[in-house]
Amino acid sequence: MKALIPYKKKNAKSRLSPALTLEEREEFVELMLRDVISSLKEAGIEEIDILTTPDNGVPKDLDVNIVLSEHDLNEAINGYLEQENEPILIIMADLPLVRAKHVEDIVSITEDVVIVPGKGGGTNVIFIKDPSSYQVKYYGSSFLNHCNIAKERGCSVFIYDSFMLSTDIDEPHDLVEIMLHGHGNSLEYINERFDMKTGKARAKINATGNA
Ligand SMILES: Nc1nc2c(ncn2[C@@H]2O[C@H](COP(=O)(O)OP(=O)(O)OP(=O)(O)O)[C@@H](O)[C@H]2O)c(=O)[nH]1
Ligand SMILES: C[C@H](OP(=O)(O)O)C(=O)O
Repeated sequence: MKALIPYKKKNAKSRLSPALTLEEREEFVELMLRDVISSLKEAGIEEIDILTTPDNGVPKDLDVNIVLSEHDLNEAINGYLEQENEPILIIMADLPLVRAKHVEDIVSITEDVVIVPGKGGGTNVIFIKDPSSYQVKYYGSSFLNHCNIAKERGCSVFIYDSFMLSTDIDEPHDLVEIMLHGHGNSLEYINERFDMKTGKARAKINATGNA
């Protein structure tokens, strides 16, 4: 099996603009990518493909394969899946809360397709046993799309329910989850820039202006 991480650095994470500048977002997305790769490696995943755009900026020190595509996310991934004949774990780069144990659990599940929902209807991880018989359809409520595609193709499905893996870092309020549950490069980066406001209400990030 292999892992595939779709990755776009240029103007990454535009929804985080209220909290981070363009330069910070481009730095931060790379640190989240590093944390995802560390957890995959710790789980014993040896082959990792990063699917990215030609202006990618994937750091040279990562022990990964770079696959380039100019197509949009769905077309790029579907083009990749068509060529593959071994199980593929597609994991997004904005999941810094992922740990090796999650990956080990997911790849040991026997159903044809394992889907890890993201909050609000996204798909944060999908493990596809037979990639040539499946297609992805991200954006919108991609979780429902992916369940329906599996059904249409007669694939059995397991929904992997995990708070940490449902937490993709899309919007400023997601950053507090890194402060609460994160580790590694992304936690260090966020702790340099924010502290946590708590009170009767839930925890929130608060810019410190230190970085
Ligand atoms: N190869 C490739 N990866 C992409 C592309 N767009 C997004 N991704 C990756 O797909 C995953 C989920 O993307 P989003 O959460 O929408 O990330 P984003 O596009 O940087 O964020 P927003 O600008 O806030 O929508 C992340 O791992 C991104 O790096 C793309 O056009 N090509
Ligand atoms: C790619 C997209 O990610 P989100 O917009 O939820 O971050 C999805 O999961 O369909």
